[in-house]
Amino acid sequence: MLSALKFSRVLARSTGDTVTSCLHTSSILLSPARRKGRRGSSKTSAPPKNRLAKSLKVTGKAKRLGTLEVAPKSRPAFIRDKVPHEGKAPRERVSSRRRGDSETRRPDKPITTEQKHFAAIAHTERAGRRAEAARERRSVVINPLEQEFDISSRSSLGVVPKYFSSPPLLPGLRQCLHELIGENARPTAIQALSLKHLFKQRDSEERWTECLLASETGSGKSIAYLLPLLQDLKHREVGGSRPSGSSRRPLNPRALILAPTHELSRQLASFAKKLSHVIKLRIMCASRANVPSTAKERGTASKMKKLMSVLDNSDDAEIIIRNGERASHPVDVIVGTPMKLLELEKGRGWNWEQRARERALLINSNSALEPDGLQDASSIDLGHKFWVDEPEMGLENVEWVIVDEADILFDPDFQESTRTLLADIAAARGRSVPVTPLSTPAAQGVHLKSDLPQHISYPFNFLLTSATIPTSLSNYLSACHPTLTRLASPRLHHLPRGLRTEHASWTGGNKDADIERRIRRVWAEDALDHAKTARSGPVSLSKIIVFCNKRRKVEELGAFLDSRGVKSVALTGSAESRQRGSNHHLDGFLKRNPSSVSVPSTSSTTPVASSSDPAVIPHVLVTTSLLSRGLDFSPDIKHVFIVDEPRNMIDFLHRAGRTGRAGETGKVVVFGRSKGRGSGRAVEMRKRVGALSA
Ligand SMILES: Nc1ncnc2c1ncn2[C@@H]1O[C@H](COP(=O)(O)OP(=O)(O)OP(=O)(O)O)[C@@H](O)[C@H]1O
Repeated sequence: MLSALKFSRVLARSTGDTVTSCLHTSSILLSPARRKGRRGSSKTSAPPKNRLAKSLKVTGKAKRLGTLEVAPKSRPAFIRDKVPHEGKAPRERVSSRRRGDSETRRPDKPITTEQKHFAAIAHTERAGRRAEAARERRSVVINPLEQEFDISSRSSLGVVPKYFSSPPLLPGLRQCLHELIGENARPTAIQALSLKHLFKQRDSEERWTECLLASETGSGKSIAYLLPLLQDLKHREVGGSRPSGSSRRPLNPRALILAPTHELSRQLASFAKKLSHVIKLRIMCASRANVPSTAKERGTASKMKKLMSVLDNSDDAEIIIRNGERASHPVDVIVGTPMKLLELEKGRGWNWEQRARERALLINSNSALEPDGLQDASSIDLGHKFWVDEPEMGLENVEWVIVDEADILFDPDFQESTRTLLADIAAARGRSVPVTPLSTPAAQGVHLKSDLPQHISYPFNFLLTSATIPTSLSNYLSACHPTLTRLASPRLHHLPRGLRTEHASWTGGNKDADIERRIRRVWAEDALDHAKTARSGPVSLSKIIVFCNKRRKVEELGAFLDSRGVKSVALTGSAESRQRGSNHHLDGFLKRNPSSVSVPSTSSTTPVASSSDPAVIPHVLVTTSLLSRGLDFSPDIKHVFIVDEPRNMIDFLHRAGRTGRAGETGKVVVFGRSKGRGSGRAVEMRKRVGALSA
């Protein structure tokens, strides 16, 4: 305001006008206290009586250009003689009441009855509006999840088995289970529900099970679906009802497990192997390597062939189909991403030409080569021919399909592949199921009833698992699988009980440095705990997962931490380490089962438990939501940092759920602004997180 006054004065000087035009403004600036004593002083010749007016006093050269007039303070003309402004009582009365000297401070003009009447009406109206707003605020129960989750799916447990012995598990399966989770382990809520509902003997192949298993992160959903699956496969094998489909392809699995990333596929396959090594079922991972399933980097057929043979010979390649070898490979369960499984079924490269055409069409339309957008994808000359490998997997024998992380595999990015694969399995087993493409709203994650295909009935057991049931998934299941059983744990859509949350504020300086400080604080606490418990040996420092939203941020933070002596693994979707198709880059972070813990070795590059120098051995994993799904991290990981606000609370639950698993404790640190711009978002986030912890 002061600058406005100065500006007016400058303007007055330059134009030779008076500065009267700005004086009403100056009157607004003056506080009631300063107005005191000047009431009624309307003489234009009177000297200015306040600092502001003094500063406006015309002196020297300016004096010749204009005069200074200080507006009367007691009666600013623009409000006083009119009907009071909506809801405001006459000013004089309010201010004199505030001063407590209503006797001495009478308004210059008495307030008319009409003014009082309007003021009273306005006051009543305003009070009514305020009360209404307060009522509304009270009635809106903050449910941060209602937009994203279908919370109606939660169900009470009822009477469920308390031990893994009822119904009886195969002795070999029970033995492996004990090896993995201990002899005294009891079923978690979702496992108890699985024991109750999924162990029923199948009387006929026409009655396939359709079920959704939903429970909070780290609550043992893998065991909940693996036990009924493995037990049924073994029973049928022993009972002689193992299917013998007509496929002459090398791989004829009886069950498929679908997962969204190759890291999760590998972990699940490895876990399933450990659970079935006594009952001798053959489990494979289809995640040969994370080579993009696009034609972008592909060249000629020979180049692709070479690439495949390199991958096939890598240590981790679990499906080994060397050049020319097409022998049958006995397998019971194959685990993989829908894209990899489709490649096995249809042949590697089956959709590369189509994708290349779509890409070319997009580029053409962006560069306005075809402004009317009528170009036909099939007419585009791609410049070279595409090569499609022989199909490797037959689907006739598939009796079980598990869709792990179902919410993501039925979301817009994955659903086309997922539904195509499911339809192909159904077709191979003699039932045609249309894969209706979903239109635009579904592509945004909202399935409209009209978009959804009719009731689908697959000719195999169909299990879905998820830690979250978004409304889009719930709508899809209601429309297409109305008879599907939904089993949900009571704590679905909540953070695990052992998980504490903390909100950390940015200092306003370098955010990377803030994160580093926080990491060091965690380690300082570890050292303190170590000292308190008077343990001998080196301090065991916590491992920490840091979630960011963008690839660039991951790389930048990883580089910063490395430069500060905090060795980290920075992992994004396109990271080179992922291309190798193994999980070695995550060794030291992923859960290791007792049998697989490596012996410390000086020559090994693999992190070992005994080493705790964070400048040498990565103790920090920086990544995006890519690794927030399903991976079972080591119980050493007690801290998750959420650096960027997640896309939604579903994302938050999955990120946070990488710690505090299987009843362990853990802490999630959510970074945000506590002051200034952006602090409102942090407050909102805090409320939402609070609701998840309830
Ligand atoms: N009944 C049990 N008792 C003790 N530990 C268990 C039990 N069931 C599973 N676990 C352990 O809990 C951990 C988490 O299991 P799992 O990965 O299956 O969880 P999840 O529910 O699938 O998690 P997410 O939603 O993140 O995928 C595993 O290490 C597993 O060995």
